[in-house]
Amino acid sequence: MASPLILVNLKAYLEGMGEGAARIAAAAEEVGAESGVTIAVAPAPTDLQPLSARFNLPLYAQHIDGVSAGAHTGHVTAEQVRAAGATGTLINHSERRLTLAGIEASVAAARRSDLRTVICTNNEATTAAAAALAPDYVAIEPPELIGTGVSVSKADPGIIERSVAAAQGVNPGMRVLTGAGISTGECVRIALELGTDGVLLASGVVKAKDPAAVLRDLVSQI
Ligand SMILES: O=C(CO)COP(=O)(O)O
Repeated sequence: MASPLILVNLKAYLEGMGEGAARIAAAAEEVGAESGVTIAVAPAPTDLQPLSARFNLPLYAQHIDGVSAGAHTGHVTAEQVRAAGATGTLINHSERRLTLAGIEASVAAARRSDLRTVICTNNEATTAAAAALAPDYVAIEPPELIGTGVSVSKADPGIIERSVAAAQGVNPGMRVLTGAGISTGECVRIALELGTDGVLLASGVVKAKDPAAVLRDLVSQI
């Protein structure tokens, strides 16, 4: 049984940039090592290489464009983030939405660079559609709960259960994450009991005075 995944998205928060990103990566590396739970961090693109050079933990890009290396000014390519130390990428986060064709192109680009893929979705229908593209994970995050501190595990457990069923109905064994307002070990326990393989979160860790303490609580009921 693979370890559940706790994926901390630093977004574009000032608290999650530069030394703030390093502080969170250090905490994730420490708590991951002591607990045996896989804790990954998705920093800003500019922080991938500095974190990869200093810490030993899985790093995810927050987005990649569905293009290969070449004349693509301003794009974020799979090759760039892989070279900077990423081993995976979010795709279609609610704050960086893509078209269906764009999602497919980004998944294909990620595969060409051996990046693990997490397609973010907002309901059962988009979760089923994402599962058809066979990413490594789909991540169900109701946009209305993102950043509110109201945990999807408690506020809407039904969407988690229905999304797990929708994903695995299309692609048996599809691994599912859930996110929005996740901040405690209880939220994680409920998410796992509802059939997910882990959680995707941001503000509960990025805005915490003590990120390591929050991460220890997150893994405490696994
Ligand atoms: O968007 C999210 C993770 O990618 C969820 O954000 P919050 O954890 O801040 O609700």
